Amino acid sequence: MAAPYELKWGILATGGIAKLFVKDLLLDPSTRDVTDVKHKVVAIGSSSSKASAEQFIEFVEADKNTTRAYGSYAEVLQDPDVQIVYVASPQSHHYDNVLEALRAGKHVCCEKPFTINAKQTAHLIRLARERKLFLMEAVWTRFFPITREIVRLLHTERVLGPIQRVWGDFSRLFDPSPEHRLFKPELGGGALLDLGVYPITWNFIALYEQNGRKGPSEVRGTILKARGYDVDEYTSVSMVWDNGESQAVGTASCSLSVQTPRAYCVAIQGEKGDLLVEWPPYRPETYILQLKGKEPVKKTFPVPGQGLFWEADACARALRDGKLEADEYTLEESLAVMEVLDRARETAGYAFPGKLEKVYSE
Ligand SMILES: NC(=O)C1=CN([C@@H]2O[C@H](COP(=O)(O)OP(=O)(O)OC[C@H]3O[C@@H](n4cnc5c(N)ncnc54)[C@H](OP(=O)(O)O)[C@@H]3O)[C@@H](O)[C@H]2O)C=CC1
Ligand SMILES: O=C1OC[C@@H](O)[C@H](O)[C@H]1O
Repeated sequence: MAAPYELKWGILATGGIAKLFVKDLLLDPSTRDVTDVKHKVVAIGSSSSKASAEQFIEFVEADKNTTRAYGSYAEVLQDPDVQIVYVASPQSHHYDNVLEALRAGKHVCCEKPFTINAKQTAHLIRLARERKLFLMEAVWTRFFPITREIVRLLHTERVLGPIQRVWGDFSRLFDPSPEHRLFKPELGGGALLDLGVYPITWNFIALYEQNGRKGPSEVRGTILKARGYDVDEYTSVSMVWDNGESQAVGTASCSLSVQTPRAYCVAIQGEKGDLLVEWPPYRPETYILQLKGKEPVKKTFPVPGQGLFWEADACARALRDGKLEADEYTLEESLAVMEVLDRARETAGYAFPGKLEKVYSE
């Protein structure tokens, strides 16, 4: 058997998701039945201080002898050992951080949402293609075995027949705090870009393929700011998916002020029945297939860890195979998702502080 392909990672930021991601990178891949790729974390960068990167290494229990701690992102980008960079800063910083990484010649896996707006994403895609570097938006849900199975059922087996309607919600009650990034407009906070990305992702999983790999033809957003913070708090996005050959409607909602009912958080409805996904929409384990006239079938796919390793494995396989994007989630689809987020904000009359929306000339 061939030796597994090893991918060497540099990490930008030392916050919550970076900790979970690196812990997953450090797991032995055989615990998830993976033997063809493996990961090595070689550098951690903190924009705050070297001490913060050192504490991170301690916290995730990485090897102190082989993992370098840096007090800036630039040093990670200059480290010749780093092949790919994981960007885990707040979304307000993704555009700048990814641009710098690509300009330094590094492949990039960037946390969701890719950027603040679609023009920024389009710029990153152009640059990555120009420099022949791998680029991916880290929408981890896309890479779960359960998601691959749902994609197969919907689009290869076409168990639901033509899909007519999709509904998804991700709502979670957060205590409002001026200190939390979700309540800070200057960090791209609010429900839509943080939580809404997931029900929109489920709409894309169900409808993008059927719509000829194009985003929705109409998008409308409604937004309510309720607790005095200048970020979207209750948000709904309605989509029409009409390409002249197939028609469907989709809804994606999210909130920082109520919880999604726990029974299910995604419903995909077709002519032959429904497929429901149980909570949570970002880390799914169970679906229920209810075909018309048949008993419901419930299937669970336990996640052996946090589940962030599957997107990392996809990066490793793509690079091993000389690909510059992941088959499971292409850059064109990421861009189409960003266009939905833009359109939802535009139609709802909701904007971020002007400087977040910047787009550099090439
Ligand atoms: N896939 C998933 O399930 C999840 C994805 N996310 C996404 O990951 C990103 C980070 O989220 P999360 O880890 O929860 O955020 P945290 O607030 O926990 O951490 C963000 C980190 O970014 C760095 N940073 C750089 N500039 C700033 C700044 N101006 N203000 C605050 N932090 C800054 C800091 O690290 P340092 O000081 O070391 O540079 C900080 O620790 C977001 O884009 C979010 O949408 C978040 C949670 C889950
Ligand atoms: O991406 C995410 O998924 C899980 C949520 O709790 C978190 O706020 C969000 O950033």
